[in-house]
Amino acid sequence: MTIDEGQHPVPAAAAIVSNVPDSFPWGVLTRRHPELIATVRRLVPYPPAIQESLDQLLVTIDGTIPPLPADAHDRAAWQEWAAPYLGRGWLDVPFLWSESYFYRLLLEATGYFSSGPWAGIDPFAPQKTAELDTPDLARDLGDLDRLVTAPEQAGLSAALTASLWGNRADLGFRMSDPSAQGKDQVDDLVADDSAELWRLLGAGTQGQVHLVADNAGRELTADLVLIDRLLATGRAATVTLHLKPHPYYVSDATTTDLLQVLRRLEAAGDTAGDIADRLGAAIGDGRLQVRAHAFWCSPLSFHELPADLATQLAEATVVIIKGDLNYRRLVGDAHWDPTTSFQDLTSYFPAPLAALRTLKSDVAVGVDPDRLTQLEANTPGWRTDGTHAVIHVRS
Ligand SMILES: O=P(O)(O)OC[C@@]1(O)O[C@H](CO)[C@@H](O)[C@@H]1O
Repeated sequence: MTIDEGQHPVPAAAAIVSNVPDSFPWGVLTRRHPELIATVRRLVPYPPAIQESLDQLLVTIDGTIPPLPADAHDRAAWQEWAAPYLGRGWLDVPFLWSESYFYRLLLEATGYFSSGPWAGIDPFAPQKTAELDTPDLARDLGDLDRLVTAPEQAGLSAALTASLWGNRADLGFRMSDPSAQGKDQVDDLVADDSAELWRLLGAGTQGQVHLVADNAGRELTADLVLIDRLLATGRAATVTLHLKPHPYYVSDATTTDLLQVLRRLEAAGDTAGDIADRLGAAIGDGRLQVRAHAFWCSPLSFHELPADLATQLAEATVVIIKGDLNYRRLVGDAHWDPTTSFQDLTSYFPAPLAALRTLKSDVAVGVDPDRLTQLEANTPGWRTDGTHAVIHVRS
């Protein structure tokens, strides 16, 4: 992959593919995806025709990459994106692309885009819903009173930290490493530019904040608390929340998931209920806008932002970008030297940005050389086991 943005040329790096046995992407394609199909069938009682389609998908992912059916509504777009890869082995094409296409085929198999009775039924809904009932989430909600009554900057910083670590609550990640949630998070961030974020969003800024969401459930709950704090403190006059237009990467948040989290907050009452009321009012009067551009479910990196979305983002005081996949799409899913400058790699992005990511895949950039030496020596799994995190800001 070569990403050369003219003014800020950056080194080239090879795109990550999945054909190295026992590598992280190899595990995702050969283990996580079949497991995911099994989980979906266990949790949703699909009829024989859909079961057969899921069987077929299992066969397909052991073979070569097929086209979408001729009548798929988005066939033309995928034909273009898939042109270099159709008929090749899944493990031999860019990991970013193959994962995205797998999720598209899974929705096809379950009839999500059909005109039949399974249209619009989220195959991942049972997993997402279950997360709203966990003791972890109940504990998060119980802590909200302290967060809301804390001095302004302390409350904002706590909300930012919760939003960052909420990204550990990614269901796809937990499926492939069930012990991950039990591993301790390393609070000493691999990179922490949060001071720069708070400079961009200083007291009384009344900025226009965009938040590109990642997972539903616990992560989205924390993101909504952060949004509430930004609006309530006047750091943001408006927030635009970018959700997925349809289910994706197991637990990615859609508008349905947003409404479910708001209902969960409302049901919890007290401070959580007040937050739900304020956010509902903000949606009602336009201070919190919800958008779901088709690009967010495409297999493309953010270097290929469509013009309409780039124009929307360009108006932002800061764009907060959540999660591991968005980070891969932001810097390029490639074998970067981890000390490559995050600022240089993201200089093409149309607005100041803050990336909040727990590390759950091989990509690493913006790491201080001394810290890198220490990480490689002491914690070999730091790139993928979800225990480490970064807050990278480019102003
Ligand atoms: O984007 P998220 O929810 O933080 O993480 C998505 C994820 O689980 O999926 C990919 C591998 O399947 C990795 O990027 C990451 O581990």
